[in-house]
Amino acid sequence: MRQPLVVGNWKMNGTRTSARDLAAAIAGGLPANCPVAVGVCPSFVFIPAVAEQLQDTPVQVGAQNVADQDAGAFTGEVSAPMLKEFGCTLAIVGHSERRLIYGEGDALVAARYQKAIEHGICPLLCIGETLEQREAGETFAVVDRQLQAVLDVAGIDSLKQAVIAYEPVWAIGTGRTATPQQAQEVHAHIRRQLAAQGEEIAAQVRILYGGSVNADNAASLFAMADIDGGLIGGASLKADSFLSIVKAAAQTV
Ligand SMILES: O=C[C@H](O)COP(=O)(O)O
Repeated sequence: MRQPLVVGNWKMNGTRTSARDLAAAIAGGLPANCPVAVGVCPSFVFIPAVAEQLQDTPVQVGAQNVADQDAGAFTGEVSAPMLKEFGCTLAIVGHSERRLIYGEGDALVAARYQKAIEHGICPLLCIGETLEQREAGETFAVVDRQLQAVLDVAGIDSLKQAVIAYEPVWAIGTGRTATPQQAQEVHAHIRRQLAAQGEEIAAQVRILYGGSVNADNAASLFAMADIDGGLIGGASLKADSFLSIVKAAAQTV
């Protein structure tokens, strides 16, 4: 049984005060004994305030990226040891906005993932195809390549400490969600590919869906056999909608 996980990716939004308030509202609104694991990923600079707010709550704090190095002359980067010092237990790696806007390739994503693993931070590895790639029938080939690039570096066993997030680029921030069937088809494919390398790991790794998940469509997505929760962008910026999504995940348990 895989425990559902719902993570809010706040992207480059908010202020120190609004981030702290949102964290408090989420923690305060979770049902008692919530069966869903919950995390939030604020901007780096808000991590200390959010982590402080979430102390003694079950809500995990994550970063939106992590450096591929531990320390040194790497301007603009934040390392896994630094994140750990501020209580981060999660880090998104390979988000499509990093890949497409900032040119992060598979090798860099794999190195970032590897550093998170080395330091006991759970990487949320994002993979997913663009609209052009989907229309060219390349969806499976793209996610296979993105995933294998990481496994070649970190090994299949690293998935015991990691989470995969399938995020079709065409569904991110567009309001155009993948149908539950479209998402399930890719999630099942990912799990099948992993099973060829390690059946037990494939069965236990969580695969989240991300891309325009909201309070209205979450339940039908989370009802699919291989969707184990969500990585939520826009709808994670309002406590009510994020909590409704967490509730939808709880109903699958
Ligand atoms: O990391 C989250 C994804 O990019 C999804 O964003 P979205 O829910 O705003 O489409």
